[in-house]
Amino acid sequence: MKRSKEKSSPSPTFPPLNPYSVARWSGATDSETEEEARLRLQAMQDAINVSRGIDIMLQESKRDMERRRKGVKILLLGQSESGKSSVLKNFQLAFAPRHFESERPIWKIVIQLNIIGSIKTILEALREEYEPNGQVTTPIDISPNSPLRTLRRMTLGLSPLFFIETNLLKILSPESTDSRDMSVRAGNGWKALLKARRDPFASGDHHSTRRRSQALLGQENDPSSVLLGQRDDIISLWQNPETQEILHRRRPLFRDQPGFFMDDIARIITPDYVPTDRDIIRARLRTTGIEEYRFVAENPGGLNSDFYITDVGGSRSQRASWAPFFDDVQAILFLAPLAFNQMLDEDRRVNRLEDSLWLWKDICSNRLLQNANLILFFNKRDVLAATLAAGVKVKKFVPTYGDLPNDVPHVTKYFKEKFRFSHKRFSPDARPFICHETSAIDIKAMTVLLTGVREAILRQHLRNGDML
Ligand SMILES: Nc1nc2c(ncn2[C@@H]2O[C@H](COP(=O)(O)OP(=O)(O)OP(=O)(O)O)[C@@H](O)[C@H]2O)c(=O)[nH]1
Ligand SMILES: [Mg+2]
Repeated sequence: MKRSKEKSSPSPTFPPLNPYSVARWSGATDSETEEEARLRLQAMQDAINVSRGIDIMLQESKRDMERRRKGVKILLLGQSESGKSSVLKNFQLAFAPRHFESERPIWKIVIQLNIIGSIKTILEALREEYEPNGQVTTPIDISPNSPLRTLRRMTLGLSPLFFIETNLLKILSPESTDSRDMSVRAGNGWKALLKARRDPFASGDHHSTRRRSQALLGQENDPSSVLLGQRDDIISLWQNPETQEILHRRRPLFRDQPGFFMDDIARIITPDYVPTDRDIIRARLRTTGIEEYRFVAENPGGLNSDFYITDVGGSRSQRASWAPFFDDVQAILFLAPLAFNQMLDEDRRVNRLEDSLWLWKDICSNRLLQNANLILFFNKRDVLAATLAAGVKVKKFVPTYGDLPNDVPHVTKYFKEKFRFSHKRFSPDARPFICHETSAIDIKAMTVLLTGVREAILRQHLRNGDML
């Protein structure tokens, strides 16, 4: 039967019931005094305001969810120290410069902690040299001009620094006891501490950056003045040829450690030091947990849709928490440094490159990610170049490399083929193999690359109709 478009008979209409205008709904009683009525109406008005507030919040969160649904989701994956957070910083520098700027004072503190960590490593190496096998020499047995006496004097002078380090870690990174292994838990950590404060020094000049880091910490926990007080000693300790020789022998990889700033201490330990962009990218802070950053589109709609980048902790114990983020993601940026001569921190028996390849296989074969774009970054190209230039032979660590030339193009090509093979063999459906050789500390090159990568992901997203 065909349905009539017109209503067959008008239904009876009633005036809308306003509960507050009717005595029995409003809670008014016959015996109500004027004051009681005023209070009752006030309570009603408060309830209406709360309800409106909730409505607005719900609408906003619905709008946010809709924007998020239409936005591009990018996940940064890779083992610990592969450079995920460094790539994120490059994204922020390129696409959220104001946010990047607002975090400059925080990075100053991280850089100072990185320096304190390096000083500890130097003092440990010297102690091993001058007091081998943990023997402790009593002061009376130490001759006046001996290096051990100098070491004792310096350790004493620097001890307030280690006290501040302990305090700082309690505030910023309660789960770490050593700045060489400090991490911040994503989401509720120290950045929130700073952001929660209203910033009285927002002008962005150098003095304000200094005052802001002091405002965050309080004078007693700010390492700046102790570092300044010990500046000459720290510089002469570092520049001493004997220190260099001992470190070369006892800590051969010291210079290659992330967060290495010792060559820059004369520049950094100054009253008005403000970290440069490059310092910030080079600062080391381990990620624990998972954090999503939203990059708001300048021109919502077109190609400029919002995008969301999720940064994760890469150590083995962190990897189980990645999976819940897989089903909603358009692109994975997978970081794989060609660190053929290094071992994982969390398991010194496992070669880093081998671990990256296993992880890559897992990601390629994961069915939840079968529609995601996989983009591989062979990161730390500069480190690879320096390692090869120092004469380290790939063959020694990867026997199958054989007698191929020990240079960057051949080494990269060799490992690229391994990653390409796994990608083809383990992807559930065929998809293009995309890879780039990167150095996350090369900001200019990264900006160009990330702009292109972002655009390619957005275009793909548009083609797939995900934004509709
Ligand atoms: N020389 C050099 N250093 C890099 C490069 N990429 C990252 N780094 C440094 O390596 C260290 C580790 O980088 P992160 O970005 O913190 O590593 P991550 O993958 O986030 O590590 P987790 O948070 O532990 O998972 C930092 O000190 C970076 O500055 C690079 O291409 N070259
Ligand atoms: Mg990280």
